[in-house]
Amino acid sequence: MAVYKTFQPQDALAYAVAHTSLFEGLDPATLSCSEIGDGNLNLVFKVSHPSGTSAIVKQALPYARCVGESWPLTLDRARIEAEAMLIESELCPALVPTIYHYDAGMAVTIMEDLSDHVILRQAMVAGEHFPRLIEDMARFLADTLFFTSDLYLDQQQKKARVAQFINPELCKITEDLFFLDPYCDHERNNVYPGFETRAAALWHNEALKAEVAELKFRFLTEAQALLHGDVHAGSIFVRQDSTKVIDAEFAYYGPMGFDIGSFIGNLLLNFCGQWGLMAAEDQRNAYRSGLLESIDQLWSGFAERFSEHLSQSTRDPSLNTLRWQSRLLRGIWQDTLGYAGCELIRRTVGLAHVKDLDSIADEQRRLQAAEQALILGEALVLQRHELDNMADVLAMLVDKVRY
Ligand SMILES: Nc1ncnc2c1ncn2[C@@H]1O[C@H](COP(=O)(O)OP(=O)(O)O)[C@@H](O)[C@H]1O
Ligand SMILES: CSC[C@H]1O[C@H](OP(=O)(O)O)[C@H](O)[C@@H]1O
Repeated sequence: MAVYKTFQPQDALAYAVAHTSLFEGLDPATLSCSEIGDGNLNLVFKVSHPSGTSAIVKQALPYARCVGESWPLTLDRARIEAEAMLIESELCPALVPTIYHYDAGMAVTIMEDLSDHVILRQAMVAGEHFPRLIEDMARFLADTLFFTSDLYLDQQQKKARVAQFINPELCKITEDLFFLDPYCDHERNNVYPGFETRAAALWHNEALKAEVAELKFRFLTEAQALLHGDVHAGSIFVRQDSTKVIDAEFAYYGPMGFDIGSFIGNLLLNFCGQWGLMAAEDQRNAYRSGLLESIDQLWSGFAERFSEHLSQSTRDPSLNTLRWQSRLLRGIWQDTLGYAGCELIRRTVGLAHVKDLDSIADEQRRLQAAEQALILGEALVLQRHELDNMADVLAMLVDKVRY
């Protein structure tokens, strides 16, 4: 195994030339490389040739990029990310970039360059629509969650997978940022000026904190399936005819509803943000209705496909009972709502914000959009046991949100 060294662009270029056949026959002097990362944790280099041949070299730093060396972080996250993406690409080859090479020692993965796609967050902030996105994400979620669980895997194999994806440091980030910080006066929080009193209300909402404790405990203990672990709008690349899920370094065995809820939470963050992003009211209302339809289709697409897998591919006969399977799906639904609520709350007052809210230029509108995100987040967490179906959720949403 190679000895780790943090790459400069010329190192990433040389590494890509040495470890893939992509640039064979090309004069290395005609290749270029720049660091293009904009995420919170890692370096991302793009190596390219004028002919159009290119690759992405992603390298983990021994610390969190967004904070610096004062926040050390395991390099093992690069192994976890590459191995999780390889499993995802076996299950959903069209929905994950091709991995050309990975090296746990150098904490490097070389993968397909998706520069012909755009990051979903950017596109949604601009109010763009992607016709394939929801069907593709329903498929990605149903297939990765079902086929990595005890419903499908042999019990020895599943336990080996749980061990392979023990990811304590990255899980700790989620445990803190999702379930701890927003509910206390934590120094990591990032609260908009003028929003302090509203944020402080979370710290004293005992009913909410009890429900968040329940969701956190499930995140800590429910090893249901191999989660991607960070399905936010910055982890999805889109094109009109294609969807690709990246950045699986938070992968671990956890509750299925966490991935589904994280994604729905991000659609709802955009829904709230549009209050201040899209000026024309008619256009905004139409776009927001489309987002609600998408959430509806996402859950029904997921539930339909997951149910098909349950009936056709459940291997353990003792798990093959309709009565229990419908209870399982009900539990995933309730978790989905709860984790969607947590995502809305943590992205509004916690450390890691989103452009859907932060980029609203008008301060009053930004605070109003943030308020909507908290109201929806709280309602989803608190009411997740009473909201029986998506019609109930959408009715609650329309009732609570400012149009
Ligand atoms: N396969 C890829 N193709 C093109 N650009 C990529 C690719 N992977 C990452 N990027 C770019 O790098 C950015 C950060 O990548 P990401 O995997 O989210 O890093 P981090 O782990 O630091 O969050 C993305 O927003 C995107 O701009
Ligand atoms: C200090 S990590 C904060 C936040 O960032 C991660 O996302 P990404 O690296 O894709 O930007 C993850 O959502 C973490 O919660």
